[in-house]
Amino acid sequence: MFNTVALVGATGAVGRIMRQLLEERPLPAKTFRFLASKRSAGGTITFRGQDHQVEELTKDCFAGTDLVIATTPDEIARDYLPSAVEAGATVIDESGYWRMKEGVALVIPEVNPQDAINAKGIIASPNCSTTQMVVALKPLHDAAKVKRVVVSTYQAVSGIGLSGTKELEEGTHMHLHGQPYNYTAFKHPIAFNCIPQIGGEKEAGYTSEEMKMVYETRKILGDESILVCPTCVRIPVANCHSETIAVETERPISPEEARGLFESFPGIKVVDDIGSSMYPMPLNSTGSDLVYVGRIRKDLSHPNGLSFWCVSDNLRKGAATNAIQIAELLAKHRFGK
Ligand SMILES: NC(=O)C1=CN([C@@H]2O[C@H](COP(=O)(O)OP(=O)(O)OC[C@H]3O[C@@H](n4cnc5c(N)ncnc54)[C@H](OP(=O)(O)O)[C@@H]3O)[C@@H](O)[C@H]2O)C=CC1
Ligand SMILES: N[C@@H](CC(=O)OP(=O)(O)O)C(=O)O
Repeated sequence: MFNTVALVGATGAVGRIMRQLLEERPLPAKTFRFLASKRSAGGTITFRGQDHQVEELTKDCFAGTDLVIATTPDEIARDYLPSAVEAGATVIDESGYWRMKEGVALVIPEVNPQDAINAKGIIASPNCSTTQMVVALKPLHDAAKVKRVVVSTYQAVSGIGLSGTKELEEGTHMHLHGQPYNYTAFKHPIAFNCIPQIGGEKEAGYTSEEMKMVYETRKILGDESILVCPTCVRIPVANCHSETIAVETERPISPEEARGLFESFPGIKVVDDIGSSMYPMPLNSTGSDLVYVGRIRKDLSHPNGLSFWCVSDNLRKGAATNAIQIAELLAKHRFGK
């Protein structure tokens, strides 16, 4: 078993869920440590029935720790995680900073587990919008090679952490009372609105979130030829990202074949009966670790095209669950459990 596992960013939106997951599906470890910023240091976290003091993250705090699971802003991951590697720890990082760096594995356990097993140092967990899409694309890619993807996202406010959830709640209240509110978490008021910008301007008119969907998809699937055209939109939903995905494959995949491929892939659940108004939605996907797929149909505009709808909990499979699954994969490989 692991000797000491450190959870860095333990007090954040994703960190809280990681703690919950580590209680629900115990990772074999003798000791756990919980770290965050100076602001939270000294506070108490109760975990597996015991009180733990939150420690301040510093560059020399990693001695004796063999696994670090980190979920902090990018610049904190950039500045502190190399010290963890130098101290001999394997690092699983949820931030965006290390994902596309040369030599860093970018892993979804259902899709490319071997990359985690072969990795040295930092193993990155992908962007939430990318993760759910790539889980759904993988069985199609294996069966008929994905050539091109057009994806539009409908992303929940929890994607930016606790501040997003708070601003949706307060903004909704103020809007319903006919009052203006100071919005800071998003570039525009989010209540009763849709904002077609997630992240900063990146290249060719695309945002950073959109370009993550382009580059991370290729890296995880190990195929630089896949073309991705994303539009990422923030919507006033508390939790779970939704996506419309139109895929062009090398040979046609019928909706029936696609349904079978999705159903036999680990981590995917098909909910697809338009006649009975059955399809995945954020309200019934929240709290789940699965990627839900529905509205599976032929793309009427292309002979090799397939279109579907995909929903997943961005805080769980999009972040916390994926990282914990990587830790479990390493534990199984190293200790057989
Ligand atoms: N929310 C989502 O859907 C997804 C998030 N991610 C990524 O996960 C990471 C965490 O996101 P999220 O949980 O939403 O963010 P939150 O803002 O909710 O939490 C951030 C965490 O990082 C800690 N932190 C911040 N600054 C420092 C610092 N200077 N030193 C040490 N710790 C620090 C915070 O500690 P403190 O409480 O003390 O401030 C807190 O524990 C980000 O990189 C995000 O991009 C990835 C995929 C999806
Ligand atoms: N950007 C995503 C969540 C996120 O944190 O992504 P990343 O880990 O790539 O920064 C969202 O706002 O919904």
